[in-house]
Amino acid sequence: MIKLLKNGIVYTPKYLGRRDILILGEKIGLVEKEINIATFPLEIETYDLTGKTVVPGFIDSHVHLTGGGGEGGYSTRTPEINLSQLIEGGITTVIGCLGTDGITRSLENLYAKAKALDEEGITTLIFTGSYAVPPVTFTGSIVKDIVLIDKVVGVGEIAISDHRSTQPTLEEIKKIASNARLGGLLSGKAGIVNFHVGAGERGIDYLFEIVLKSEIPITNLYPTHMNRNEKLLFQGIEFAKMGGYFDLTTSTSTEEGKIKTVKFLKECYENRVIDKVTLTSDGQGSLPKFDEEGKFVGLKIGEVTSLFDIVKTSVEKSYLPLEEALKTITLNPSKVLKLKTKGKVERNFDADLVILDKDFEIDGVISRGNFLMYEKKLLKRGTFET
Ligand SMILES: CC(C)C[C@H](NC(=O)C[C@H](N)C(=O)O)C(=O)O
Ligand SMILES: [Zn+2]
Ligand SMILES: [Zn+2]
Repeated sequence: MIKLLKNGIVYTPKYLGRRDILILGEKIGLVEKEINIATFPLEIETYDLTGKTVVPGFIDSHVHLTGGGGEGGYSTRTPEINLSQLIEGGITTVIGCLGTDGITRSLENLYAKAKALDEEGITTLIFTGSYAVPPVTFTGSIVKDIVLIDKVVGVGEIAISDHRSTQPTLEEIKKIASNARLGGLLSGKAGIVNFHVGAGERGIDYLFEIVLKSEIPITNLYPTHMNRNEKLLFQGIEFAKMGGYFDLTTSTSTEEGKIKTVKFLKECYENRVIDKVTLTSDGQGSLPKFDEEGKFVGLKIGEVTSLFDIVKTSVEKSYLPLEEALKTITLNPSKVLKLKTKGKVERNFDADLVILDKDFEIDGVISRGNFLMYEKKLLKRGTFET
């Protein structure tokens, strides 16, 4: 099918202005000031997006697609995600992972859920492993998982500096990073290690050690939850100045948590590292609370809709311009994950687009050339969603 989106204000994420976009099948065919189809011999669906903004589809590279949690026992295992939640969040590419519970949650189930969402219309990849070291794998080898399993793009979320980690040694972390890198080289994939960074004193010390005392490039190391506290944020900015990417989690259990995250995003912009920062939602992951003795107090569930919400809030507060904030959920993650046809509104890129209305609310979602939401109406739901 050919679709023509007329008169939208386009951010590639760079501000481009009013443009017409021609969608050919699953790809963006043209982005031009004016596209005339009067003489086109084929049938074309035309949509007038006057007054609307068109941005790249959002990439969320850390979502517990099959649920997570469990830190408070069996009844605190969180539910798996539904397609409609991802569409409402404007997410057209999602990376699934396991977390604390790598026992009752399986990689096989994660893989099947990722395939299901693929069939239902969005683009999915997964991380092998979970919090624990040695990591759980499909094949017994991280390198084999990355080379032989189509959807495996890296390893994660490997926990460090956290009371729920397996207290891995630096040597163990180095081994994981080197295996991920080798797997990435042999498969042409990112081969990254997504590190879950807890509140522990050591922060990302291990990652600095690896960069300074091994041959492993910093771009294979991808720490998340770096907005957990100020110390981690400044380690992240340090890490970015050395060429690394780092990630802020957008799901928070409190309003002040949200205000802190948008302030930290502003900090990244002011420290001129925004091009090395991504946001991820930790959707369907648990947001557990522990008291000083480490006793479980309670947990909330991460929401994928927090991803764009943080971008929107930071722009509404004029902390950074839209084209800069948008990079963190489009262009930047596409670079971290080495997704060559994702993350931009540009000719020959995948036709993954989000349409925003005049209040910058998500109004439409197009994934691989198909509308999944139009004028705020969901056009698609998961197979068993009511
Ligand atoms: C960044 C904070 C707020 C949330 C973070 N979530 C996870 O790591 C995922 C969770 N443990 C799961 O496996 O579902 C945390 O627990 O520290
Ligand atoms: Zn985590
Ligand atoms: Zn997580």
